[in-house]
Amino acid sequence: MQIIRELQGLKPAVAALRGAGDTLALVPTMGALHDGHLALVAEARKHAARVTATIFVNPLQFNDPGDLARYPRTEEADLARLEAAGCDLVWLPTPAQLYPDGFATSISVRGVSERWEGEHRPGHFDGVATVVAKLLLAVRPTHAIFGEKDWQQLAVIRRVEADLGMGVAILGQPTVREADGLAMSSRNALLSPEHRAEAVALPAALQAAGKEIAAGGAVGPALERAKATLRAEGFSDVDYVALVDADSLEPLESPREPMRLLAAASIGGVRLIDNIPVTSEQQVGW
Ligand SMILES: Nc1ncnc2c1ncn2[C@@H]1O[C@H](COP(=O)(O)OP(=O)(O)OP(=O)(O)O)[C@@H](O)[C@H]1O
Ligand SMILES: CC(C)(CO)[C@@H](O)C(=O)[O-]
Ligand code: BAL
Repeated sequence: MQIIRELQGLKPAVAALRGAGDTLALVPTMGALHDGHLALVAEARKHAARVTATIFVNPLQFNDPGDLARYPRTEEADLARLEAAGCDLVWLPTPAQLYPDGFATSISVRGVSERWEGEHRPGHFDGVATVVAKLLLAVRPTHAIFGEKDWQQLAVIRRVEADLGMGVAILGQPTVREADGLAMSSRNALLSPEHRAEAVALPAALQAAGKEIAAGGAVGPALERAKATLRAEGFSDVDYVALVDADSLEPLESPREPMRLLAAASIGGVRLIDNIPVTSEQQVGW
């Protein structure tokens, strides 16, 4: 596996990898890799002859400086895991390479980015859209893979690609979960053992609300019950629990497919997000 740290090394390395027009998939990450990230690499390998990953903790998408400062960083272990997963090349840009002095461009996506994470993390999706466009334009992959755990992020990235036409197939990968149902996330490493045990209430509350709605229960009360359960189980701030149109991310007052239940809540000072699909003949699960 090639490790590229300098921008000028990237283009020749990618050109050599692609040889005579091979397909190339990009897996963008912020490091602190877990099995969810490795599932993205495995999926990438199914679609493309070559796989590149990036590790970059993007300062532009952090609205909270404390969140950026304590974001987990495990570079050595990350590189070993990417190599074992069959990644061909990893690029680790620095903020100065991606955002040199005078950098003044921001990609802002209307509509799909405005609610939920967009409302609770102002500027977050501008930072995501801008860095993803930069990574795609630098690597020029044929495919790029993102996790469904960040459902709204995936919708925002699909919009950017559709609007800017970068010629990249954007693929989504289902959420990989721990045995008890908690969605794998780099931020889980910041949870104390007690809060880690309590965090299972998040997927459990989504699952209970999904079952209720699928069985014909009223949406509003099901969402309120999920929020109350989260508070009772130790979550402090419950930013939202919402039933949304899976594509537009607009809230739904009554079920209409395709739909998704989204939630964001904090426990022990760690903010977690999760989401699940809801279908009418639901057996909600994973
Ligand atoms: N459990 C998971 N299953 C599938 N994909 C995931 C999972 N967790 C993260 N991803 C995807 O991996 C890519 C990189 O995500 P990132 O590096 O931010 O990790 P993360 O675990 O989401 O960290 P955090 O949520 O704490 O920022 C994103 O496309 C993200 O959606
Ligand atoms: C897509 C991404 C790598 C952009 O920084 C990040 O938001 C993430 O890891 O989900
Ligand atoms: N995994 C989404 C990136 C973020 O939380 O900033």
